[in-house]
Amino acid sequence: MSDHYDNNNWFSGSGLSCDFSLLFSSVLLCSRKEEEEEEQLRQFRRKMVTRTTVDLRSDTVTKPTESMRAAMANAEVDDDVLTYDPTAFRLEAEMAKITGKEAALFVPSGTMGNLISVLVHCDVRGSEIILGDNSHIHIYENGGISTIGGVHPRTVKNNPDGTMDIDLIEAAIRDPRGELVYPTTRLICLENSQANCGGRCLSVEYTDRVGEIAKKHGLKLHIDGARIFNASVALGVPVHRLVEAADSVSVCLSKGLGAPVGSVIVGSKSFINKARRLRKTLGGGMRQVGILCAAALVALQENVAKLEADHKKAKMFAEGLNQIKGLKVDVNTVETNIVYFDIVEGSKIKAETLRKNLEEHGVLLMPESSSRIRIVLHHQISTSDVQYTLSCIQQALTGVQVENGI
Ligand SMILES: Cc1ncc(COP(=O)(O)O)c(C=O)c1O
Ligand SMILES: C[C@@H](O)[C@H](N)C(=O)O
Repeated sequence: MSDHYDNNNWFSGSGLSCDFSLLFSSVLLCSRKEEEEEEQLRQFRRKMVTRTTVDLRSDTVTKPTESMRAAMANAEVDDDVLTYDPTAFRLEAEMAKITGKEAALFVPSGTMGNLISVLVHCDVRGSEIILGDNSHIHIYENGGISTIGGVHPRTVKNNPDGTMDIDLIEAAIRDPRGELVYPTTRLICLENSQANCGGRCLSVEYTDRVGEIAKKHGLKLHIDGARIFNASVALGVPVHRLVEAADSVSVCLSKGLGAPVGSVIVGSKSFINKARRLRKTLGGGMRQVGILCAAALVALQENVAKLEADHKKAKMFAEGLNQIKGLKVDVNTVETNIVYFDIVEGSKIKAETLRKNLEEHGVLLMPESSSRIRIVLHHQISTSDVQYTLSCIQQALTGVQVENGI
């Protein structure tokens, strides 16, 4: 310890100087303030943990169940790049069987599943795909098919029911005689259920019809089947029949099925072989991936049966919203687990205000615009959560302060 005090040292031989005692008491004060802040933070966290959050932002928000965590902990694994992870193998075999396709491949996300599928079908420069103007591939995947794959999108308007008019699809196919100036159409993409149209289901008849158009013109058909299990349950049509006309399908396990991570793409053996190589190119080849696939297998076993209840909760939500003055939702369009509702003209509240108000009451949802809100039901939302949320929305609208004095 130094034997004198100066401005740079803390102690002097004669003991604490008066400056130091000042310093010491301010340090004490700071540390007490920090302690108080830490205690407040601890209390806030305790409150947040005890107050269950009703998370309606998406069906991507579910937490892995105890059975999933146990399966992950005990998963049999191996290096899925050098050899084959046995649990990934089991999942892929199961998904190929469910979808009626020759082979399957586990991928980290639905976005990568769609990207790989498009790039396998469109492996020649100057390729073009026909897809919905309100499709996930076109809106929410960073234009990856173009920025990474050099593939040109040709959009056709999505109808409110999620379909694209068959004649408009056919009209969008490039005439090969114009190949000097036209891109070459190689693929048609559908999305079932169609998320941005409110989780609407494409019928098997419609899908087969589009498949016939694709075949007639020598094209392939890809289905973004992020929620294909929801569509299958809502329509009462087995998944394999719903996707029969497709050459490839990307199926999300991390949405309504509740797996923590991952999607699976399915198709012919030769398609999946090419997809496996592209997955590696994109950095999606993972090592002991069985840890993730084990949870996905549990999701398939446990959660497909819960989808119908999700759809019923969505319907219940929509019917309840319709009882609230100032809100509008077409209950007949609620076919699966997604509900869009509108704040009607003249209501003094904006979607963002409602979102903030609900967040303060432990309810999370995502505004689509200043007057339109989306909620997505999943197996970790109970019917009492639905009722609680409806009462919070009711209270927010009736007790609403007039915004900006208008
Ligand atoms: C219809 C649809 N397709 C694809 C995706 C992409 O899935 P991921 O978020 O796993 O990339 C999503 C949502 O995320 C989706 O809603
Ligand atoms: C927003 C979108 O990417 C996501 N698939 C969802 O539905 O929440």
